[in-house]
Amino acid sequence: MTLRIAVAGASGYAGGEVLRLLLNHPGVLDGSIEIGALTAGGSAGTTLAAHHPNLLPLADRVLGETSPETLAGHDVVFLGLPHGHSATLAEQLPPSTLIIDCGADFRLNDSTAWEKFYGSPHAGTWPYGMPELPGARDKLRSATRIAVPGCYPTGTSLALAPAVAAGIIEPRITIVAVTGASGAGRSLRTDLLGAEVMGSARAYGVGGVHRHTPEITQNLQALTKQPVSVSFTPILAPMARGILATCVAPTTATAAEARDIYLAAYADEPFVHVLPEGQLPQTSAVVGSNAVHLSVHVDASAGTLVVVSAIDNLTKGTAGGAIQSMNIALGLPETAGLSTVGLAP
Ligand SMILES: NC(=O)C1=CN([C@@H]2O[C@H](COP(=O)(O)OP(=O)(O)OC[C@H]3O[C@@H](n4cnc5c(N)ncnc54)[C@H](OP(=O)(O)O)[C@@H]3O)[C@@H](O)[C@H]2O)C=CC1
Ligand SMILES: CC(=O)N[C@@H](CCC(=O)OP(=O)(O)O)C(=O)O
Repeated sequence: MTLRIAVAGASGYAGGEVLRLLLNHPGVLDGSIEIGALTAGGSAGTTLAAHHPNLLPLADRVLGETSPETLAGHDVVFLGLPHGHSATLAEQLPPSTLIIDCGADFRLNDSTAWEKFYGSPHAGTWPYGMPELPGARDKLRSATRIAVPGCYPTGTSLALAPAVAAGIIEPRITIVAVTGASGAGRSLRTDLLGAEVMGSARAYGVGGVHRHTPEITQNLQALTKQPVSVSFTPILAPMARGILATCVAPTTATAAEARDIYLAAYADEPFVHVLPEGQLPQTSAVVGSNAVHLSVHVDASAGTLVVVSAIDNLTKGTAGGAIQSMNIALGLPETAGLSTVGLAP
């Protein structure tokens, strides 16, 4: 049987990255997976090449309107749309269709947190596409609806989960994370003009207001009975892709104890890699790959655990996590179509 996959939001960064990865997926290469409808908003009617000239095998595909009609008849539908579109589309597609939403609509459990940070009614909660979190794989195995995590929550939750679960930190956590501009999508915004981004770095969403704060907190709170607090500061840096996060929390553990906990927690994870001592994560090492690079440190004079993580926001932080979750839901090898080899320098 051939599985048909549609991608809504194919002209965007998330949709384009889903397609880039699918083009190297063994199912697409052997013909058991077919790339079906590609849709967009205002770009409907244009070719994919106009938006993603890198995706040569699909260059001549014409983008359709994003509607239940164009997305019907597919076994898997990826949604790479702005927040707020997923619920209406999902309601009009069969319950058996595997819908994988790169947007935020179904990530949070708590309606109050959703309304506070997104300012709209809460659509609900779907199984969360971060397989490395305890219990997540079981929920993904039978899922037909999957909420793909945000990019910052991916790099930071995986950097902190082992420490929170093992109880080696006081979960009063400070995160400062640098991102590339593709994290903001490709819609026209004056603050994302080349002249504004190049040669400068700036913080934004400071003071507990960034909408990924409740998502990171939710992921970590599920691992401990102690109340978790997260102070999260994002920084926009002059690069296209990548997130480098520095995560800090009080600890009395030694560096060796902390490192052993991380090595054990991720020993069997294909994508999460604790770097050898003395090596530090850098975004260029993970760009284009589904890898998460971590380094684990204890600052003995400050009494803090410091974990540094690097991911590609579009790969592990969106489309790679989405394909990894799809593989699990479809019973395919989890790593199919996903690489741990980054594009450096
Ligand atoms: N960029 C990232 O690193 C990450 C993104 N995400 C999430 O993925 C989703 C897509 O983000 P991203 O790809 O960056 O955004 P982009 O702005 O790059 O792409 C948005 C896509 O949605 C389409 N679209 C916009 N408005 C509508 C509409 N009203 N109806 C139908 N289609 C529409 C656009 O089509 P058109 O060209 O026609 O406007 C485009 O294909 C978002 O929910 C985002 O939060 C999640 C994690 C990380
Ligand atoms: C640079 C930049 O603006 N980055 C985005 C990250 C968005 C993201 O990861 O996705 P979701 O919107 O799906 O949560 C931001 O900070 O909002």
